[in-house]
Amino acid sequence: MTHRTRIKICGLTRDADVRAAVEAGADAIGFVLYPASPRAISLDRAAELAATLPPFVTPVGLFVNAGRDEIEAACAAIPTLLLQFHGDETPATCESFERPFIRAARMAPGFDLVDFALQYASAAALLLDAHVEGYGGGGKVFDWSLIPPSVPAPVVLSGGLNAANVGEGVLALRPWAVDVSSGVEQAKGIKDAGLIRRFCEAVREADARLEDAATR
Ligand SMILES: O=C(O)c1ccccc1NCC(=O)[C@H](O)[C@H](O)COP(=O)(O)O
Repeated sequence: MTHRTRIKICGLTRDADVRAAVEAGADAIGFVLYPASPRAISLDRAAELAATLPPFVTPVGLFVNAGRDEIEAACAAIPTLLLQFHGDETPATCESFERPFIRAARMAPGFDLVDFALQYASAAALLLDAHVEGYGGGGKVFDWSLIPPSVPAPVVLSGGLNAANVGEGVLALRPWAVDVSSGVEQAKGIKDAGLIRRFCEAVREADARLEDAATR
């Protein structure tokens, strides 16, 4: 079976960057709806950008301990929105919106990812990120050896990825998807089309190497 690592590009704020990510082959586009982030955009702006996405490219709304009304407003404004909870949201809170969600896990020594995955068993995927100040978007790689051999959930590898290291991550961990923000930026929220392209190419090259190895 051909393995195709899905790609999420996060923290987009500009139309041209959304176009560049879609053209480079991104499967999901993340909009930061966390006001404290330097990449934050309004819900209206996220809805505008989401409306430009072609079929089969998923808008992802990123929240950190947001109020219920805020999340419900986002779901109403962007019906196809995939929710990403990146704060301290409980399983019950994540499940209460009755739509698919990604749950972020902030990886650190001693963190029990298997137990976390069992707690958030209804998550569509677990996004494994570094444990950084400000909850996320830190551009920091966590120790991948902290990931147990078997995680009972689709894994999105995240945290400090870029075109230079993502291939190694795909080959070593074979994640369901990868996610990047800082590694494809000129500045926070300002993406670089060339970096996006090279990131996606690196993922495709790693997938091809996995496919080649599997068919030998
Ligand atoms: O992107 C942000 O500014 C952000 C702020 C607060 C919580 C989460 C945030 N981003 C979530 C993401 O999914 C990022 O892509 C992920 O943290 C990886 O970021 P990076 O290490 O910069 O690639």
